[in-house]
Amino acid sequence: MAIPESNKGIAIAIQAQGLSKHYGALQAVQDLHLNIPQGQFYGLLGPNGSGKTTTIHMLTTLARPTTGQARVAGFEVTTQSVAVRQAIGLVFQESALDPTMTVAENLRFAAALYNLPPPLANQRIDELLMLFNLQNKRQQRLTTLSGGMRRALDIARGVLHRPQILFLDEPTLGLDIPNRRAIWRFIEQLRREGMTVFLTTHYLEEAEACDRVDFLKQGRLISGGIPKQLTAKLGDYILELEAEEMDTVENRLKGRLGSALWEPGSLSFRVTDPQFSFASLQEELGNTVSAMRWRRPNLNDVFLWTLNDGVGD
Ligand SMILES: Nc1ncnc2c1ncn2[C@@H]1O[C@H](COP(=O)(O)OP(=O)(O)OP(=O)(O)O)[C@@H](O)[C@H]1O
Repeated sequence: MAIPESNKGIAIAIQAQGLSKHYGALQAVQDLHLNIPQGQFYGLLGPNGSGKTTTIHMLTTLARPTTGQARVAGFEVTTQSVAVRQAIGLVFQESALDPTMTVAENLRFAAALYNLPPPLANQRIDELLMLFNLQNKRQQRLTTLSGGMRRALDIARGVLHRPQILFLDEPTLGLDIPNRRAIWRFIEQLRREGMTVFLTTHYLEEAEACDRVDFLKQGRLISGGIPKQLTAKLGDYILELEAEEMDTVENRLKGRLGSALWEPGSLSFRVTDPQFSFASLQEELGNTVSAMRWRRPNLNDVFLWTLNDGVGD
């Protein structure tokens, strides 16, 4: 079924129906359906090789879908690719900047590619350098900037033409915590200005800020939801146990706590009873376990359990 033409001033920023990409026998993305409203901060999460970049490539016209359709900012990605490209900003893991140019030269070059008239380009460049705290670096070559500053400049380049939708593929990968925080402040600011943001990240604590997250497992979308609701739905606590005889421990607790999630060296259970007595359990298990910990669930747990058995909506 074709995606209906949407009007200008669309309420849906990104829409996909049955979107798939095959590389020979490999089904990198399979039958993807998306409906991302304008202004949403959306996170697509998944392990390495699950199809996140391939999805972004199809939505941004860089890869042709094998089957299915997608509309971005109201435009069809295969037949209206120029209009899609004008409406979006892209920040990929590989920098789009030229290391031999200065900060200002890089932005002026990008502005020329976007056909921005020079007075407007200069005004936007000034605003962005201020926003990204790079106003004192404008004459410096990229090689003299820190990794965080370069990534900030990559984002500035991606939003120079004020795109309706910004695609960020692992924007903080490889950055240290202060630089990651700085990048997040900029993304928050763009989001406050009403930009739709489509994000992939490995740092799941960062995805907690998303309005919605979904998960990809081997190219298939597993429906997620609002991060806070997902963690609440997972349970009150995550119980982690280490034991010599993990099978025995799982069999003993399965009736009360459900199946365990197996990770190298430990077993985890979801505890959905807020009154659960960990002290009694500790006493009961005695020295059949070598370690026992419990804590509140986070999005990382949701991710692991979702890939395991699905806890989304
Ligand atoms: N051009 C290509 N030709 C052949 N296979 C490809 C190509 N691009 C991606 N793939 C394969 O498609 C699958 C999905 O890759 P993709 O890069 O989309 O995953 P990802 O979730 O973005 O991974 P990562 O988190 O490691 O970046 C992988 O098995 C990958 O090897």
